[in-house]
This record gives sequence, structure tokens and C-alpha cells, in this order.
Amino acid sequence: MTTEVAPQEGVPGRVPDQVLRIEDLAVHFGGIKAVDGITLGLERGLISGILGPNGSGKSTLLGAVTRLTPLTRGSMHFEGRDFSGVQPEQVARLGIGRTFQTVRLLDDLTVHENVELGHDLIAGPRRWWRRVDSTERDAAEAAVRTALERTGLDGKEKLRPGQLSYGLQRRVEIARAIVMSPKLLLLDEPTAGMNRFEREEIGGLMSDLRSEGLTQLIVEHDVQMMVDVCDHLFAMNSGQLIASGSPADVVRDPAVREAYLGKQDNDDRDS
Ligand SMILES: Nc1ncnc2c1ncn2[C@@H]1O[C@H](COP(=O)(O)OP(=O)(O)OP(=O)(O)O)[C@@H](O)[C@H]1O
Repeated sequence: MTTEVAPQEGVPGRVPDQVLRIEDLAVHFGGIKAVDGITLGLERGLISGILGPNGSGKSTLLGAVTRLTPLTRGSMHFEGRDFSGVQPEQVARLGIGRTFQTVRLLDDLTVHENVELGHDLIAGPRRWWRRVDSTERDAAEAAVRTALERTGLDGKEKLRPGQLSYGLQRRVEIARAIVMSPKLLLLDEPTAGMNRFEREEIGGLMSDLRSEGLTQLIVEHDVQMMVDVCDHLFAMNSGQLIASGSPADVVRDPAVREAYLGKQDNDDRDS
């Protein structure tokens, strides 16, 4: 354990090995402090989650990490490299994959073609070379096949998104995000709009990806799922980090309960 890492940021007994490190990150929109001084680290191989009520800054934080949102201040290191200044299209090439709050698949393309797009997005010039070079073509095909298998989509590759359940469409998005073997996968509300069965399936997929060593960061409103799936939780409120630790500790934290879980408890009882 190094002294630079605050004790609440690690898992007890583990030597921190952080894929992503964020220091004093702030994103202000005029007078709105959407993110205001966040410092955190994501440990390699674990699933970390961000909890927080609506408007607490979770999506803005993901937007900053994917470089879609300009920073007001702070720094971000991925695998030890400062990437605060890179362009959004370079983020995927660094090894950060993501899915979005709403499903963004191309309806005219098959499942296979949608996943292939994720490969082409970061293969750069090689995607053109693939048309004439059989080695590149085979490598791309192997990557797509592996992504489809890892997400349990074998046999569905010729279907179009509209022929799939919502849960399966989410899987296609995850396949598209992992097709180039990212080192970090960001999942923005991956179970929004799903029934309990579909939510459990997605939770199972995340656990499978974790057992393959993929580091994941999830933003999600389903607290039970976060507790079940995550190794570590961060809680945000009003753009700030109000808790960080094991899921059990974070959901018991009085500040978290006041900011978020008290309301969520009531919501859960009502549903
Ligand atoms: N582009 C923007 N311009 C101005 N204000 C913004 C912008 N994006 C977000 N905000 C504001 O920043 C704050 C944080 O929003 P953000 O969407 O990050 O919260 P969130 O925790 O992801 O919420 P939700 O759970 O509802 O998705 C909110 O007050 C929001 O209105």
C-alpha cells in the first residue's frame, strides 16, 4: 500500500494498481458545478460503480473521462499516461470502451456488422487494409467472433437489432465496446429500462467479463444490482464524492442514505 492513496479508495489487503486515476477533476457549466473536485482511482480487474441521485454529476464525470466534456480543472491518467488533452476519438484507441445511456445501434445493419463497426472505429487505417489483406480480415473477423461469444450472442449475428429484445440489444452494445479488447469498460446505466430478469443477465455478463480480467466502471441507479455486482462503490452528490468503499459500507453511509438511498429505499418498497 502506498501512502499517496487514501485508505478508503482501495480494497483492504490489495496493493492498489490503478488503471484510471482522476485528480481534482472539475467540470463547470457556467455557474453549475456538475463535477467539482473529484479524486478517485479505479483498481485493475475490479468492477467499480458510481451511485448518486439525479443531477449529481455521474454522466458528466463519464463524459469527462471519454473526453466529450471539456474539463474546468484537474487531471486524468490512464495506465499512468495523462490523457486530459486527447480528442474523444482517441480515447477508444487508448483502451477505454463505453456504452451509452440509450441504446445506439444501427438498425439497418446486422448484429455482426454493428459489432464490426466498433472494431473499425479504432482500427484506423487498418480497416481499409482489411479489404485487401486476408490476415487483417481474419484478425478482424476473429475479434468480432470473440466479442460475440463473450457476450453470449452466438447464433444471433445475422439478426438486426430490431429483432432482438432490449436486453440483447444491450449485449450487442457491450460486444461493440469490447471488440478491441479495451482495458477499461465504462457502462452508463446498462440496465435502464430492463426487467429484473434482463438486469440479472447483464449483471452476470459483467461478472463474466470481470473474471476475464476486464476493469469496469458502471453508473447505475439500480442499487441492489450495484451492491451485487460491484467490488467498490463511489457515491456522488452535487458534483462531489461523498463516499468511497465496499458496497456494504457505502450503502450504510449516513451521507449516502440521506443524499440518495433513503429515497431509493422507498422507491424499492413501492415497486
Ligand atoms: N451540457 C450541460 N450544460 C449545462 N448543464 C449541464 C450540462 N450537462 C449536465 N448539466 C448539469 O450538470 C448537473 C449534473 O448532471 P449529470 O447529467 O452529470 O448528472 P447525473 O448524476 O448523471 O444525473 P442522471 O442520474 O439524471 O443521469 C445537472 O445539474 C445538470 O443539469
